[in-house]
Amino acid sequence: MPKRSVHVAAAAIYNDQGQVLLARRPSIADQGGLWEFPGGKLEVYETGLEALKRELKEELGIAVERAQPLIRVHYEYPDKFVLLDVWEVRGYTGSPYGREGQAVRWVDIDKLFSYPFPPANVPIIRAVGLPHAYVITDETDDDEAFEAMLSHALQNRGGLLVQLRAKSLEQSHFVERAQKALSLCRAHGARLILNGSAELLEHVDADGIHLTSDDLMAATERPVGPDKWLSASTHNNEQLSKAAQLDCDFVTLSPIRETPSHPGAVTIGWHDFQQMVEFAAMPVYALGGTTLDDIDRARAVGAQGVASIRSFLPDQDDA
Ligand SMILES: Nc1nc2c([nH]c(=O)n2[C@@H]2O[C@H](COP(=O)(O)OP(=O)(O)OP(=O)(O)O)[C@@H](O)[C@H]2O)c(=O)[nH]1
Ligand SMILES: [Mg+2]
Repeated sequence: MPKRSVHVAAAAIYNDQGQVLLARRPSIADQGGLWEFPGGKLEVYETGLEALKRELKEELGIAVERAQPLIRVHYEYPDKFVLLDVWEVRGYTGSPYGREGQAVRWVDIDKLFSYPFPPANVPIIRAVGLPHAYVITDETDDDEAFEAMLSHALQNRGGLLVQLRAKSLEQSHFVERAQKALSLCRAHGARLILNGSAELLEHVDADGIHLTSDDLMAATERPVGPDKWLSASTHNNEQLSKAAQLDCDFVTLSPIRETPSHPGAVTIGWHDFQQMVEFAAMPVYALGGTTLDDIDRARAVGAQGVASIRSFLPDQDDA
């Protein structure tokens, strides 16, 4: 008998204390006793958002007012295929409680990995902990100009993800800059990853590293532990698969559009981006000709958000 396919709408419901709401599956249910993001299967006539609203009313007694797509995960269980269609919910009325007798609990986002979840949930937990705006620092040899640009970006927007990219610097200079960047990021509640090898983390306690697509393709195992992020640059499906094999926490996929630095380059465009992200099974940032103004549009086609170099520059804020 062919396996059945189920399409499930589920919610990451956030509060203002940096927590999300988890529910515990009843012990008699499929995957009983495990924690989950509240939600359930779509009825035949429903869209994902309609199902989300109905399920959260039934299971938690809340009325969703504001929801945005977070991530879609296709996963094959021994008995079925599931599509977990996960939404970020930040606005609702009512106070959530376990209407079906299930335990529910607000959990700090950085503690989520200590809860037992169904195996399909790994990319969801990653997506929940990642920002939607990601800036990649511009190449410059000038330390003062670098600090001014980073401070400007951090002040303009809270909760950023920052990638320090400075290929032209010697390692000792890079490490010095990374330490400065880390203290600025920490002071603004931003996260920092370093473009380079895992060894850099021995010198700077940043949140993780970013591999070029060449380094990604050459790697044979995940070079950092589970407590640090691994990200990589990707441009095609082969690199996306390799990133999944290497257990990357997230990736950038580029170029979406032409950029001033690469006029006439072959671009992916939003249509193909959506097709590629659908089966990526990890958070994917759209990059290349994108600015932070594209976040909603990128999220509508499945992205975690947007990565941008140009938006980082002070005079590009309105671009
Ligand atoms: N809601 C939810 N389901 C998940 C998660 N992760 C995951 O693998 N699933 C799987 O997706 C399916 C969801 O089905 P469900 O049993 O919650 O559906 P439902 O609320 O409509 O319940 P019912 O049809 O039994 O009444 C289950 O197979 C479940 O194991 C998750 O985080 N949240
Ligand atoms: Mg359910």
